Amino acid sequence: MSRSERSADDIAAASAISLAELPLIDFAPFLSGDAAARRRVAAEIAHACEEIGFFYLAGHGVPQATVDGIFGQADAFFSRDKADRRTAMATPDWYRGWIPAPEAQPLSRNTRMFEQYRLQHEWPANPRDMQHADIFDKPNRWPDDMPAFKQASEDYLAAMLTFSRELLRAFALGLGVAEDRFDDCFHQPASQLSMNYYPQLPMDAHDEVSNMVAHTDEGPFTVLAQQDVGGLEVKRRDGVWIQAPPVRGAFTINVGDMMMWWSNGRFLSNYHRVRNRDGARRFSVPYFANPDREVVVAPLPELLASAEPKYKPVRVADHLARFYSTLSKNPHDIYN
Ligand SMILES: O=C(O)CCC(=O)C(=O)O
Ligand SMILES: [Fe+2]
Repeated sequence: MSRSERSADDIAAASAISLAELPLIDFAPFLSGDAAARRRVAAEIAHACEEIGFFYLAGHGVPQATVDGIFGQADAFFSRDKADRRTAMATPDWYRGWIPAPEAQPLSRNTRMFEQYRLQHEWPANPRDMQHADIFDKPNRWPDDMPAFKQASEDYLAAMLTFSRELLRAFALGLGVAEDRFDDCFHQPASQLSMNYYPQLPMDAHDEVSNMVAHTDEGPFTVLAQQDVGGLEVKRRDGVWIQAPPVRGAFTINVGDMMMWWSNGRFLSNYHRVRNRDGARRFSVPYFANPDREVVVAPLPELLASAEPKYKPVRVADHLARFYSTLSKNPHDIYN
């Protein structure tokens, strides 16, 4: 799994952002424009996916109130006493809810200094994949006495479902395949939502210490909402780390492993990490878009006219189950 692959230059300091490197793209013309406008936006997205695998997206149509709503609830949940957070703790056989950080750990390049609250879409049981029912068919877990938390999470999940299906069409157009090429892969997507909470790194922590170590994401793409505290860093192709701070009103979007496989390597699933040195608590909300769990992801045949496939076919359920079983056996080591 790519989360465990690290190289020595992961610890180099990150330099400041340049929008030329992480472009800010306006999605509004894709949502409401004609075919030419849609192609133009898709081409901008494809360019960013080839160069660095990350971009900012404004004009995405998700109301700011929906984003603010989930951040408000994340703040409320992670501000609760540990005993209250613990009532919603994820367990290996029901892997939804709160995932704590390790209690005590030395500050090193393997430090994991963040907490999560993990949720999924709730779909009817999938008869084509009973094998993984435990992982995918359980309901979400909710904290006691926080009805607004459930409401804000469900609103956000619904908004992400609609938005991610649109974005998928832009990826398809950008790849030069039919715009609806992926539609059939996202009927009951095995996507995951996480609320992440990152305490500040101690001021005296060595440069090599991060909250979340360098990794790539497993699915096709991730839609990340950042609030106002930065800390996300992205690795450029030349190995230099650059900062990807929050841009108000825009999502930070990145290509994950499965989109890299579909595109036969044209789109880059890139390394990123989190280091919160901003002097404040940090919250982020990544939505990991995943296909239906019985989908087999392989380089698209349309893209192989004159190229050999660089990746083997992988079944979504098997790939995610491998990842989640590592998580649930060893929840403290998620990103190590
Ligand atoms: O919090 C962030 O900025 C990034 C989170 C992330 O990379 C992840 O959860 O996989
Ligand atoms: Fe990530």
